[in-house]
Amino acid sequence: MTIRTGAQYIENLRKNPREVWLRGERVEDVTRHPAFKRPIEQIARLYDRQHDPELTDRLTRPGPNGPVPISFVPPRSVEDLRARHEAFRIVAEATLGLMGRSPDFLNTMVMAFAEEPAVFERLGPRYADNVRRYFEYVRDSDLFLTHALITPQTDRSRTGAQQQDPFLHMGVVEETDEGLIVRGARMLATLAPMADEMLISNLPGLRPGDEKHAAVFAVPIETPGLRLISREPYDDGTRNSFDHPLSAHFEEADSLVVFDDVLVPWDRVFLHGDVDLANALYAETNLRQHTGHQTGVRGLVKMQFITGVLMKLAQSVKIDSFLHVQQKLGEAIAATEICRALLTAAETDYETTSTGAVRPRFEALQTLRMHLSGSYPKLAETLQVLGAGGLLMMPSAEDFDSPIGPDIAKYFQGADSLDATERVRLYKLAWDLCGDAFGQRAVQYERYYAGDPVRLLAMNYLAYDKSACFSLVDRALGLAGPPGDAVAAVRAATADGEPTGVTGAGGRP
Ligand SMILES: Cc1cc2nc3c(=O)[nH]c(=O)nc-3n(C[C@H](O)[C@H](O)[C@H](O)COP(=O)(O)OP(=O)(O)OC[C@H]3O[C@@H](n4cnc5c(N)ncnc54)[C@H](O)[C@@H]3O)c2cc1C
Repeated sequence: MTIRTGAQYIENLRKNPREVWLRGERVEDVTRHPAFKRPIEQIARLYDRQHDPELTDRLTRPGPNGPVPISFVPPRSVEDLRARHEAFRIVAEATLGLMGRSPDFLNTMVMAFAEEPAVFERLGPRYADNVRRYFEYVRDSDLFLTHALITPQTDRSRTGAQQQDPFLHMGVVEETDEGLIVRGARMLATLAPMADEMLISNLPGLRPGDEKHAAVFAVPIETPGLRLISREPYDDGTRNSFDHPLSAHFEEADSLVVFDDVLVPWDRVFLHGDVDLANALYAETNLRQHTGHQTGVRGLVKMQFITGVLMKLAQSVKIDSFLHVQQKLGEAIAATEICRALLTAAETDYETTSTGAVRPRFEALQTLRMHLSGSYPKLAETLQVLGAGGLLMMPSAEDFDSPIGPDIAKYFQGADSLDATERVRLYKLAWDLCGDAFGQRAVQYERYYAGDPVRLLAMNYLAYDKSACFSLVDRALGLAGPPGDAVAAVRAATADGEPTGVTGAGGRP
């Protein structure tokens, strides 16, 4: 098997029925269900793009049995990093940056795992072998992975082991000859109903006592006992693409994942029972760099998109003639350009690993993650502010061809006789992006996709190499000298009648 087509991806979903629940009902076939059909088609298009003669050289590289997606290929030079950036950009632009968990995202994660076998070997050579074989399997089968890191929000003041039921948060109940038996839930796996495989790992933060919860493994979505409880869809398949241009195409179903005593075969286990190693994985494989590269490029595309909508909306009714609106648009452009600059910095200041592989610079990518979590929600709010009442006061697609059509054409025009259809189309797009439930999820996604921004920023403080900042402060502190000497120096200078350089409180020397 080599790169798949969209039809092959859909056929694989159809052939492998999974346990998906939506609104209290079991979904028989996700490929035919109206809530999942359109997003599946979007993912299928991404697979088809790999076969597009215009794009194939940019999206794929030769593999052992034929071309493989470039996201699986470990970078060895800055040129490789730029080529990966270009491939991530092509994928992200196809979904306007709105499908955060496109297949290339987790491809980078398994590639990062496979690049650092020594980390998994600490538990035993078979775990490193499992990682390598799994990586080759998903790469050569071009599979689509989802992942679930987060535990349900039952009681955040307690660890997984301290919850009332020790297997409410997913954990290993038993080790058997065949593998691990896993029970409990993980809170969130985006696009899980339409993925091929579920990758489980931990966010750093496990504590001693959490050994049963320290587990990294992968299973097919259709594994018996694996249950997906999908959230209420924003588009149930009935929305038209004039009134809801984004949600009618890019809905990303999120699911709670329940493991009902799921058997994870030993060859699919990459780590278990070791809290320290599970906590170390994020930093000690190159996963945080490689995933951050993909999410950063995708984030840049989404920022460009919302900035474009902001500017077009402002122009459509000429509010861009006002100074404060220009200032807001200038801020949006600056926030977007910061993303681009951070990506350039991450790629240009790349780091070389002990194995000779390269990875984008972590500090720049981490800054980008934190920047996106604050700046995207701010731009969505700016869109609400600039769109104001107009965002709500738009007619429906049906109104245009109805007896009130002439009213619509007249009263919904924009500046310079902008046609009502064009203006309404633009405002509908803006509302989907910043107001509708779909848009609110898109905001929540940027705020949280990389983890809790509060703890990310705190970790940034704790882990930062502070030496350059501190050496400047130390030089400044050294200027002061011992207090007695400083006072004596001023007294001596004053007694000599020389200027002291002090001009009073707050004065400048
Ligand atoms: C749209 C969307 C899609 C997502 N997709 C995925 C996915 O595909 N796979 C996946 O694994 N995850 C996914 N996530 C989950 C994401 O990783 C988490 O939302 C994120 O890590 C925050 O965790 P939480 O939601 O459990 O919030 P919590 O950790 O419960 O935090 C809630 C609030 O409490 C505070 N808080 C809680 N605990 C602490 C603490 N110990 N110290 C300080 N403050 C604390 C936080 O600051 C925050 O304000 C997705 C999230 C969203 C919103």
